Amino acid sequence: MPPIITATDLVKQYPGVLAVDHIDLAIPTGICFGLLGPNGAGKTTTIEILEGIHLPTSGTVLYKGEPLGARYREEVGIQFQHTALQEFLTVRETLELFERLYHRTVPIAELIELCSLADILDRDTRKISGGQRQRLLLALALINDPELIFLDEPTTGLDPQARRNFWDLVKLVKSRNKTIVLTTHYMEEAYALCDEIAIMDKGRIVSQGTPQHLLSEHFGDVILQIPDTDAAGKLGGLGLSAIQAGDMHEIRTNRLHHTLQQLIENGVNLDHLRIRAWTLEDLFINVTGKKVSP
Ligand SMILES: Nc1ncnc2c1ncn2[C@@H]1O[C@H](COP(=O)(O)OP(=O)(O)OP(=O)(O)O)[C@@H](O)[C@H]1O
Repeated sequence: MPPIITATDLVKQYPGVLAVDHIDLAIPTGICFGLLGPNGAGKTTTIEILEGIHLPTSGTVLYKGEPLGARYREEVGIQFQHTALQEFLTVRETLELFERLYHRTVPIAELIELCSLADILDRDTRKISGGQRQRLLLALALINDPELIFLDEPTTGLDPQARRNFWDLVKLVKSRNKTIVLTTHYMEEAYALCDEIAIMDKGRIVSQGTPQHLLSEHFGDVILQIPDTDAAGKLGGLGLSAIQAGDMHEIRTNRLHHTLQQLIENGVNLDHLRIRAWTLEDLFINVTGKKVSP
């Protein structure tokens, strides 16, 4: 698929801060692309340049091969992190207000169904829950039937159930052949939704690819977890790469068969053995040296 949006040699210099440091991106049509990174990495600045809200200091952004212009504004949808909803309006009135901003729109009834808003249509937007608010904000971002949708930390502050419901909604939107660009602090969310991710740190992209590819590229081994009591002092002297993590011993190995044999021969109880897969959170820490912030 050709890229729907490309950024070439993008730079954003603020006084004393190089927020975006010569980055290149080409986001293929129809995928969900995740931009991840620690606080201050430059994600919001990059996204806002791609959205056409800010101009870069240098570099170019092209949408379907053309500079961002009137066509882009008609074809892009943005779910802002902190959209100020007009006070004293109901959910229905808010949808109608946004509908009037575009030439081409999706029938509101379709968005109400897609985003499960039917039960709260007549409610004041100040009196809806966090999950309902995010669904409304997504409906507003979809009102012009955009081809490219930006979601900036769409599930921050939602409880786990509301977050999962929102993921289902994003998958539904994606299945309609839309391209989604997402920022998130939740690695689980990136793994669940993104076909491709880029991890930013200090204004640069430090890792990019499909989650699966990045995990196998960075981690060729697996982690065995054995409860402390089951290992009971038998691991020392085996020459294994073992660390104590809470009440577990974690052993990294790329020779699983051999390591298991070694443990059995040395009388380690494997009844409660678990094999832990590497996660995007491990990758994030590995490439940025920082913990994922909540
Ligand atoms: N308008 C501005 N003026 C000056 N510096 C800015 C401005 N906006 C952002 N910065 C700085 O640019 C750097 C990147 O900020 P940005 O908000 O893009 O990071 P981020 O990755 O989105 O962080 P977070 O996850 O905390 O939202 C930071 O050092 C920030 O302080």
